Amino acid sequence: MKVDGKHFRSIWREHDGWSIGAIDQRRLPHEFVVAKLTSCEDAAVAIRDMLVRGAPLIGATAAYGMALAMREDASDAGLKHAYDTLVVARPTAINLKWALDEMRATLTPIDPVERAEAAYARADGIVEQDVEINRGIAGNGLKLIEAIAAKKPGETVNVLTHCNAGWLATVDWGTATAPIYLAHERGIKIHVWVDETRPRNQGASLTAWELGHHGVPHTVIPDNTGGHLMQHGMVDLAIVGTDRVAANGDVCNKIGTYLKALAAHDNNVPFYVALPSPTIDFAVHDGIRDIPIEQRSGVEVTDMTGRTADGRLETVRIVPEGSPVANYAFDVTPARLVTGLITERGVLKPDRAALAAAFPERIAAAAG
Ligand SMILES: CSC[C@@H](O)[C@@H](O)C(=O)COP(=O)(O)O
Repeated sequence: MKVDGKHFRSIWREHDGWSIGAIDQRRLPHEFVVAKLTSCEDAAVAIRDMLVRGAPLIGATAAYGMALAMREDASDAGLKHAYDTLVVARPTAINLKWALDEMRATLTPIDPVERAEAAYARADGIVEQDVEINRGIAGNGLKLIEAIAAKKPGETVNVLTHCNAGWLATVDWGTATAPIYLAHERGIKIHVWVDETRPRNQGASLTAWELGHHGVPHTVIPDNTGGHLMQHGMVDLAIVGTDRVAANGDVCNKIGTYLKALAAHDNNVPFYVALPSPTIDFAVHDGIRDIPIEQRSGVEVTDMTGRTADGRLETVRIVPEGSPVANYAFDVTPARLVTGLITERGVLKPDRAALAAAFPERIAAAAG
């Protein structure tokens, strides 16, 4: 997508052909800074410290992390070490393990002297596949937006989204934002309610930044506002991303998604989840019981960083010293609250049968 007229993806191979460039998302929206990753350890730290974040981008970064590792040590032990280092970088987004499994399956059978080149080729493939998948999601989600637009000619379609499932969270286009960008490009009048998404504020700092740079009308709202808007007919549909979808259609996404789904259900607002197929975990049969929920540092809750009027970045504490805090980073929305899953192969019912019918090759791989 474009930033100040220049085309950017969230991650790329640098001109030297081997090091990896990525946008440092911790600095947005205040500064646009590009980071260079030159080792497997750099990639692991970038994922762990959320320089990169968002399920598909975490997977893409891990894939390049494996490629960087193969330059250093392409032995079987080096391969295992790289896998083990990267797979624990963050616990909830299954795209991380998916990408690493893909890389390992490609690299294990080949001679170590060929592994570095093969690793870059496979990582490039994962990156390009993500962009293709998101184009598919864009087209399938567009039909939903068009159907709503057709029912209210001349009026604006209002979409609510949570967290950042935009191009910054993927390689390009985004998942939840892909249909929104396409609708905007096609001239459909669209407006996005952007949940701020405490505690890290990925909505306020990243989604708003993206939509603003792309010229998509949007309004940032405190996380507690969505229910009120839905009661007053101000939301036509919700589209969110996800970090892992269980085989039964349960959806794990940024903390607060579940509450939005409940409010949407109570107000008959369609609640869609946009996902690339690597986000489906066919090995997990009950999302609420079995998806591991990351717990992050309490500092994200107690402290807030922003730019002062005179341009300085300042961090302030907003919680009394000594008050305990809890910081669950994700929650699980039960499938019964999800209207549909927008995938690259169509909009699916959130259940085992529909997922299995659409992605039979993934079922076969999960079985063994
Ligand atoms: C297309 S990204 C989908 C999800 O990864 C996104 O909605 C989300 O919850 C991101 O969480 P984050 O903790 O910022 O990595």
